[in-house]
Amino acid sequence: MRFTKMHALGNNYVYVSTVETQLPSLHLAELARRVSDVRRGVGSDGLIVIEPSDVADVRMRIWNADGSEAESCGNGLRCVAKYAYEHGLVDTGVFSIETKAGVVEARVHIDCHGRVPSVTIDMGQAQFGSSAVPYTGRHHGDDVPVDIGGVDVWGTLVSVGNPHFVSLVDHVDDDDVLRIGPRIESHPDFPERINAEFVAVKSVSEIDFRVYERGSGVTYACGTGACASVAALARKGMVGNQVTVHLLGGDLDIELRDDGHILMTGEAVTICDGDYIV
Ligand SMILES: N[C@@H](CCC[C@H](N)C(=O)O)C(=O)O
Repeated sequence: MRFTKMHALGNNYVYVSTVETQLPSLHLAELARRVSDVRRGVGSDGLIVIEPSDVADVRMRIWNADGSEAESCGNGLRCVAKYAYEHGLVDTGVFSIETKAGVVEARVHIDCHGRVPSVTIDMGQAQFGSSAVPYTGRHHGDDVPVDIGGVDVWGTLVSVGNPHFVSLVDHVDDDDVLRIGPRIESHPDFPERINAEFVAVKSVSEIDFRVYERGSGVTYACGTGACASVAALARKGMVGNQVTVHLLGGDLDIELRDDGHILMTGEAVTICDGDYIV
């Protein structure tokens, strides 16, 4: 199976385009687990398949490293857009990508060599609160507590296609992410698990961000998580409508348009191409 490994701010996936290669006759969840394995596979945060779409210019499907399929992936969308443009799957710089959560619009930024170093994705509008994400707890509203070892950890529930629990902290702490992140991700109140974000506001236009991703654990960056966090903080009046998000792997620029659409701009990088022997 021909693949391309790409990353965006260090959030790396194995990308397979069914336009250019055949998928093995293996369950794709199993394939995702195998290619993601850092010792016996390629090593990645998951698997992304690029396919033709009936409703958009291309279609993206994403599996986390543990084989669970997610609805969307912000960093993945930027890499899919770069791949689609550079491989001639589309012939224009603005095009649509179908995800499990709906269709988004991509705008590639093209350098003087015809390559795409960065991409803007219109991620659509965020939805907030206990009815926006799979949640079986007894609280209502945007913010809910989850009981972690007898202590209530509060977070804002946000959907940007996939589910997020955004916790406000004084400063981001990688040990806390590792200690609390997995317990939020797999908390019984979230029957489909959840992505756990920890965010600290530095100013109205800058936040620090860490994530424990559903199905992949600590990653260097989460595009949907960054969008969800800025949307949640803007709703509370804590940030404005142009925010730089500092992630472990680098920065993302998030703009909130007046109509509520979230525009995410950041890098997309090709690492290598290869053949995976199934
Ligand atoms: N890294 C991604 C999100 C990938 C999916 C997520 N782990 C989920 O299960 O919802 C991003 O950049 O958005």
